[in-house]
Amino acid sequence: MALIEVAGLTKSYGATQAVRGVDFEVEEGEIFGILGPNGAGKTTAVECVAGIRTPDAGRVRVLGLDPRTERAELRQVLGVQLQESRLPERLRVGEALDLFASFYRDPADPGRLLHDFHLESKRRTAVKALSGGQQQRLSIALALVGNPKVAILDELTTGLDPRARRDTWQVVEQVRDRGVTVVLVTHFMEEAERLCDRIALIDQGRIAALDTPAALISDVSGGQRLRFRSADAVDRSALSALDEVADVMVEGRTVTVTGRGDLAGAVEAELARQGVSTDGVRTETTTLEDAYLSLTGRSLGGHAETEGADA
Ligand SMILES: Nc1ncnc2c1ncn2[C@@H]1O[C@H](COP(=O)(O)OP(=O)(O)OP(=O)(O)O)[C@@H](O)[C@H]1O
Repeated sequence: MALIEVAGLTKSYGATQAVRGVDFEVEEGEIFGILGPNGAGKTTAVECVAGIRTPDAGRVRVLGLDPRTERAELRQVLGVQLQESRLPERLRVGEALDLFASFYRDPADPGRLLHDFHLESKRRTAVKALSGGQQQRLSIALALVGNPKVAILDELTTGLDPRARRDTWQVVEQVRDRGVTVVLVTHFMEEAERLCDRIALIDQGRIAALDTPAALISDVSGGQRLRFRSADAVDRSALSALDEVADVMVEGRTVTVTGRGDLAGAVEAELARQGVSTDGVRTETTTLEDAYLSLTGRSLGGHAETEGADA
């Protein structure tokens, strides 16, 4: 069942067309990723879903509710953790959870959330004194305090170091395991690949592709990439003719082969038949970055970012 339905969503800021006719549906129980570089229109799209912005055109429904006209009802079923959500700095962690819980008809137990998000010892700590990873865990806990059916998490690991980022990924998986449907906005391809059941690749306000991570990678790049060096002449057309092979590139002595299935087995057998010796056939992993580049001609960028606070 689709919990979120978005059709023909369009939103401009003056002359900037941030979202240009976006369609997607989010199914119950999945982690749905919206992946694209900075400025692609991700935040604008989810802010329209959350009823924070009014679309210029298009239809949005969240559990059947129209975010424009049924915002109060929507708040009871949708948890939102948006970029740069600022809390008063002197507010303590426990107070923040109690305050947010008071907004909801059927809130979660704040003590239980503190326990689940490893913040019990920080109950009396001011929000401003938390590390980056702790602040992110608190912001996810606050998005869940209303016991929502759907949670929108926007760029939740930006600014975290790799360890804090991995810890946060575990938390997101726990959220899904509680039965909450998650919309995850990110520009980190590792994050999307690791967490998401399906991903919309967004480029300049449009969806370039929407599928499972495995299908996106396999459809676009052929799925697997092998590389070897050889001083012998390779019969390229015989390699290309193999069922498993999608493409063969030869640059000097380096040969790169993309394809599917038992690609390594098929290529090594063919090289043996040709009597070609190599320095060893290496399998390289193709990624969502390859898929994004091949679809849009642009890089996702940002995946080397490691600055920021500790966990
Ligand atoms: N309030 C605003 N006023 C004017 N332009 C805006 C506003 N918010 C976003 N934009 C522009 O709309 C485009 C899409 O921005 P948006 O924030 O939705 O993208 P994004 O993919 O979420 O990127 P980021 O991760 O950097 O937030 C960008 O060109 C941005 O500069």
